[in-house]
Amino acid sequence: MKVKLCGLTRNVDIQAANKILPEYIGFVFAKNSKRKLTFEQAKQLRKQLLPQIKSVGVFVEPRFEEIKLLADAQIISCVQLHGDIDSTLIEKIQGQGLYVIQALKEEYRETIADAILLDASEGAGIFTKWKNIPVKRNKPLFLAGGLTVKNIEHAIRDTNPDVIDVSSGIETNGLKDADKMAQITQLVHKFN
Ligand SMILES: O=C(O)c1ccccc1N[C@@H]1O[C@H](COP(=O)(O)O)[C@@H](O)[C@H]1O
Repeated sequence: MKVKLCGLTRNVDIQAANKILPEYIGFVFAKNSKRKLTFEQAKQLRKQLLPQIKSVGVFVEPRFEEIKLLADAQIISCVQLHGDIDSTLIEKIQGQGLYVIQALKEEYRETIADAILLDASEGAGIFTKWKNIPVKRNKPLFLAGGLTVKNIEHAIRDTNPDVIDVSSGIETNGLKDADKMAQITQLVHKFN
């Protein structure tokens, strides 16, 4: 099972990720997020990140041009889309060779994205117990929302996702905590 450590904002967070080796990290570009990065901040952070760790840009109802700029500068290779998203936008982003993860808030459904993310939290640390998730799925499932070291094992057994995605649960006083990042990554990798 894979891990996405989301909402990294500082050099020390990147240094921690380089030691812990999650498969994905997330850079948030959503307007009202306390974790929002500028283009320049994200560029500096990506430069320090090991090449094998994929960086996901997190957006709420973005403009295509914003994503293209970040992709052309090789700051992101995956795009996580929240909100009301048109299929045309997904196809256009995929046309740039980017991997698209579509966030769903209410219930599981098939979409044209490359992966589905179940997340009702949007970085607020809110846990949801999901129902009616098909056992057989034709694309990877990311699971997020209020996941912590205490509830992750239970959530994995309930939902059987392909990727665990966590942000608030690896923070202490609003900042990323390297010990929590390591603990959760080890826990998730135990399921491999
Ligand atoms: O992290 C944010 O601020 C954010 C803002 C807008 C949309 C999504 C956001 N984060 C995503 O939320 C989940 C994690 O939530 P939690 O904090 O662990 O409950 C993850 O998918 C982030 O990418």
